[in-house]
Amino acid sequence: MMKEKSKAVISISGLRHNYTEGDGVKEVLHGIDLDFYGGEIAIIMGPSGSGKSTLLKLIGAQLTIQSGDIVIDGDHLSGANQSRLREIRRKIGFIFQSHHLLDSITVLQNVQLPLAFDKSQNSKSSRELAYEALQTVGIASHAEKKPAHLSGGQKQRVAIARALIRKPAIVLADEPTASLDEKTGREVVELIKKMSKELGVTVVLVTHDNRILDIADRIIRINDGNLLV
Ligand SMILES: Nc1ncnc2c1ncn2[C@@H]1O[C@H](COP(=O)(O)OP(=O)(O)OP(=O)(O)O)[C@@H](O)[C@H]1O
Repeated sequence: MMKEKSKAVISISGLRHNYTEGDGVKEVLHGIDLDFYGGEIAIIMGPSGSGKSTLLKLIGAQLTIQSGDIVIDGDHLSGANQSRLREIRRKIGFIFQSHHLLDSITVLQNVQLPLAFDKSQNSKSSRELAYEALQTVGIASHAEKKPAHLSGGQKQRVAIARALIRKPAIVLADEPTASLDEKTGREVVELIKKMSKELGVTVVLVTHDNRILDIADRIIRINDGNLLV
């Protein structure tokens, strides 16, 4: 008998996506059906150009759904208006390859950013939360520095702290180890795994990096816009 699965936190059905190129239209996702469950770490692998980033952007409500649907925690992305999409995005933490930290403000302020429009926080409480998040990822001693003065691994830890500050149910990570050496990359994914398991966060991680596959509960392979099963 199949083990009973926990509830799907992300449910993708019949998802297709086209890009317009010159005069033509190119379909890059050809009808994806896929569920992600509470607290799991799923790694999406596939060759360059297979549609991984497009899929992640659609899940993160950063691209408009053209055909099919994605349901995030009960909310349908297809047909959702802008304010609904903003609310859905707030349930999601993002970790990018190039960490997207702002160099003009401190590490602590970068981690505070996702709380900027959160009416339940004031500047003192948001500073405290950001400081706690930096402690959790082990770099609170760098709180007042500018990101440019940190190593690649430390910057990625800041990005993890920032992704988790709103206690999201879902974290989407696009090539989080791409700019890191092997040892630092390993530390970063171990940290992502620890956070996921401690906080029950569903992590969807896109990578080319075979060395980190062991942290996954499930590996999903995509080729030329189709899932391989
Ligand atoms: N904005 C865009 N306009 C036109 N075509 C695009 C656009 N973004 C991506 N594509 C094309 O869609 C396909 C899928 O791209 P995508 O970035 O999703 O792949 P990927 O698997 O993430 O690749 P990589 O591993 O190289 O990042 C590719 O053929 C790419 O050239």
